[in-house]
Amino acid sequence: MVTSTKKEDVYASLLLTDTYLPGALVLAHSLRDAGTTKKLAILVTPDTVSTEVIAQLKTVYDYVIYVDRIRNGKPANLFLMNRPDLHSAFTKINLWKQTQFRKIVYIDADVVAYRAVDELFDLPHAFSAAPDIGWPDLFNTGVMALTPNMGDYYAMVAMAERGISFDGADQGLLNMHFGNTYNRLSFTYNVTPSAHYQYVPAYRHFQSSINMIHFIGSDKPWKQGRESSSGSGPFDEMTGRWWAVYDRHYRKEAGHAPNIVQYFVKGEYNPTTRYVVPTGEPNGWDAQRQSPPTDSKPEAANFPRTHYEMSQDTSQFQAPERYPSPPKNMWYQVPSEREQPKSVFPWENNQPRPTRVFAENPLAPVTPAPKSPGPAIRTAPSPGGTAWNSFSQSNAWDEIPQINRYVDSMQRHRRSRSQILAASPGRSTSGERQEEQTEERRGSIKLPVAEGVPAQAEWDPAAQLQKLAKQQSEVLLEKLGASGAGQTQESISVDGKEIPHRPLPFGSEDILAEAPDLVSGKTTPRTVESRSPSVSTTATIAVPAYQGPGAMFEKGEDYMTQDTPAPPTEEDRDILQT
Ligand SMILES: O=c1ccn([C@@H]2O[C@H](COP(=O)(O)OP(=O)(O)O[C@H]3O[C@H](CO)[C@@H](O)[C@H](O)[C@H]3O)[C@@H](O)[C@H]2O)c(=O)[nH]1
Ligand SMILES: [Mn+2]
Repeated sequence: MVTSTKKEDVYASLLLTDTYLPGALVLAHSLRDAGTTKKLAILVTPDTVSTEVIAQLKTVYDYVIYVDRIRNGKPANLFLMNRPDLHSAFTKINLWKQTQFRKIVYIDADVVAYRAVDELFDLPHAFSAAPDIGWPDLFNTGVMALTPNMGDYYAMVAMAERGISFDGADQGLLNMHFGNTYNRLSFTYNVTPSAHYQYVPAYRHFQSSINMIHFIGSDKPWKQGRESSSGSGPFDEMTGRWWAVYDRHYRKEAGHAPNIVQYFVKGEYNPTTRYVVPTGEPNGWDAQRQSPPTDSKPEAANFPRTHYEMSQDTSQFQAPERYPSPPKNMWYQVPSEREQPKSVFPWENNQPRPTRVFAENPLAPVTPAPKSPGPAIRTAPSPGGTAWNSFSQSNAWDEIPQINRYVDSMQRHRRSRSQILAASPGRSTSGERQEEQTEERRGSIKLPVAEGVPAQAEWDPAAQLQKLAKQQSEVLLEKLGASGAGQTQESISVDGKEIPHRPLPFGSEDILAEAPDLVSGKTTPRTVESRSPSVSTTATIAVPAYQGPGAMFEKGEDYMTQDTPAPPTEEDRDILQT
């Protein structure tokens, strides 16, 4: 058995923003006042229309239908007609989706009806519209009689998604979709008054047959205010008809005008009576002046919908009695082996052999550079030899003639000034030998012999440096260790510089850093007891950051010879401030 479901006919309008509320209300009242037998529906985009405005719509419209906004993602054409505000006019396409209705007579919110046009529901055509005054071969989309169907709907949604519309809005899209297949209605169904041009004789001739007036363009009656149409021309007459309906239902003096409607009508809103947010409370509540009433409902109680359109399960979420506690044994397992990242480029697998080699285990960070009188020339280390052997053991001036000449000239100058350096008693024989050698090279100059300096032949610089480094590190560690063990006020001297005793900064007592072994160059954590009198945890000696003048020294530039106390670091300041 087939049940015949008789579908309803309905007038429909559209509200995309609160600002068109007066228009939508006046349209509905104009149809009702004219005695329509049809129901009134309005499509509303709930994301851009407030709940208070929706509440107002519900006082006049039988159906408030929530629809998704269809925006034009390519709104460039809208700027051609100076109407960027129509970015969401494509939303009108949703009319074709309302297949619960047999026929829809759609009317823009900026239309006022002189009479109920119920005869439009009897048209046999699937789509009817009236000519547009700007280009009469096209139809205006402010008044349309249509039969909802998903075929047209999907075709037009596809166009909207691609931004296909010559004016960037619905009128351009609908005219492109229907072309000249539409049933052309009389202009009397969609008369568009203009303040700039009016065919006055035609207006007078057809005046009595006008069905609906449509205030196209951005100047709507409620945006202009009632003073703007006080003349006697056709435009003022037609605008006056809009105000007549408005005043019948919303005039201030009538006493029952809701503030919210007046709020969107220019010149109607009286600032001495504040706009009151309707809360469902009998006396209203002025949120700007009063705290909320104690028995007021939460805001969510006013939501137009409590679930999404596509939700299968429309029941409300119920929170469980209690949530389980989070696990307490959560930690990140550091991977034991460091994975080599996969190679990306071909040359990563096919690397050429290096042609330049550097010392494998440079001691530079901990060992002061050997203080030879001239700049040392570094060469690649010989395999199996100590690190010291990687340094050339000759002086640059022995090999560079320019330096040699310069030293000679200096010595000559000195000699001429003083010859008193002749013989000095008590110098060692080894010193004598050394000086002789020097004399051989430098000419006849006699220099005083330094005490306790071994002869060149007995001197193995590599072995001596190795020994010195070992001694230095042992002395340093011994001192640091000893002072930590309770000799609180003994200061340490490294390289002739005194390291004064200071308590470690608060909070740093537990820090364990890696100190490189001064001799082997290997990194070994060394713990030394903290010198802070109150705390006796272990701390580690950090490697000094300062490593000598470096490149600046070699370039002969100025460098700091004295330590300046460094300003506190970010970290220090964090600790100091807490
Ligand atoms: O901020 C807005 C803008 C538009 N609308 C709704 O969208 C309709 C169309 O906008 P409207 O300002 O009336 O456009 P018109 O000035 O009439 O411009 C013409 O061009 C539009 C875009 O193509 C068509 O929608 C109109 O039917 C056509 O008359 C309005 O009536 C309202 O229903 C709003 O609710 N809020
Ligand atoms: Mn319009």
